[in-house]
Amino acid sequence: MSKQNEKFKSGFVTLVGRPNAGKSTLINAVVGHKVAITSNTAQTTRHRFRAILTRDDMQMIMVDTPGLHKPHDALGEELNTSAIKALEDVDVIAFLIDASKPVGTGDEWVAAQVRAVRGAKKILVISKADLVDRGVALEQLEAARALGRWDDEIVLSAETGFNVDGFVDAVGRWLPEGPKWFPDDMDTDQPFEVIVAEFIREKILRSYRDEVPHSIGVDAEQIEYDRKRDLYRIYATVYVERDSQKGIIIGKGGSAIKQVGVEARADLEQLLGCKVFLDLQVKVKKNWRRDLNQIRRFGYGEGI
Ligand SMILES: Nc1nc2c(ncn2[C@@H]2O[C@H](COP(=O)(O)OP(=O)(O)OP(=O)(O)O)[C@@H](O)[C@H]2O)c(=O)[nH]1
Repeated sequence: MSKQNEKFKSGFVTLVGRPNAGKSTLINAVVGHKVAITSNTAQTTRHRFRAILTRDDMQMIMVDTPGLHKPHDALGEELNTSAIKALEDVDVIAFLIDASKPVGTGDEWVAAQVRAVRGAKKILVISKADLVDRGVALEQLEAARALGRWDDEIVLSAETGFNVDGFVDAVGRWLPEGPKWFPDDMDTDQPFEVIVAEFIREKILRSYRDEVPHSIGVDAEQIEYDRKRDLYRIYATVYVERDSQKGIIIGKGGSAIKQVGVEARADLEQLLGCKVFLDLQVKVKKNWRRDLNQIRRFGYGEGI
């Protein structure tokens, strides 16, 4: 083994924080392009998700978690269990706090979970620095420091790219020496169908307001590649809980779902680098959120 190989570092970093703290956006900024979905709706991230950054000197595997919060229903509980589990056996925990929101009980609750983890190095990250003055960001840092013992701290903006490299360097400082687990060109370990379904779900979260987004599940049940035409055919179903929601998702004369399809297709074509045919169906599955088996069937929570 060469000297360089001996010094190669690798390991896992888990990003935690309240819903909307900016975890998925930071992962996308680190990887350099979109691998995780983001939106203004809290709890956008439902899967434990891995994204990989490989440099000459290290490979960091980022584990995105659903935002931690006090659970209200079975889905909420499942998301929390999944997020807390992601804290075990990682090398580094990055705890994100939104610079633009006062440190509150939600952050304290997450901090308590982080404090309970032994072994991992802990980095305090003040996110969304572009939204506030420098002074406010530093005050926020000061307030967040009190929430635990931190091995490192950083103020950044995933949106503008400010200090994103600094974040990667900070993680690199705390990763142990280790092998390259994944090939250089691999940047996510999510199954293809999950990424496709997530891209569609993102468009729905962004297109509709109120209660509907929380009640949807997307299943990309059939994905075929037509080699001759260099075209993907994707058949996906959007599940809602109630008939009324089905009407909203579909829209007048199918106009709303059509718009979702157009936007999702554009994103998927960019992801896949070729033309995409997208077939979207909307079906009602009553109370799927309350039924744990159903949640697992949609691939949420543990066991991914
Ligand atoms: N201005 C600004 N907005 C940001 C930044 N990072 C994230 N956001 C926005 O904040 C919102 C939430 O970001 P996400 O990355 O989805 O947050 P998350 O922590 O993954 O959220 P959950 O999946 O709900 O846990 C989105 O609207 C982002 O565009 C940032 O650095 N600056």
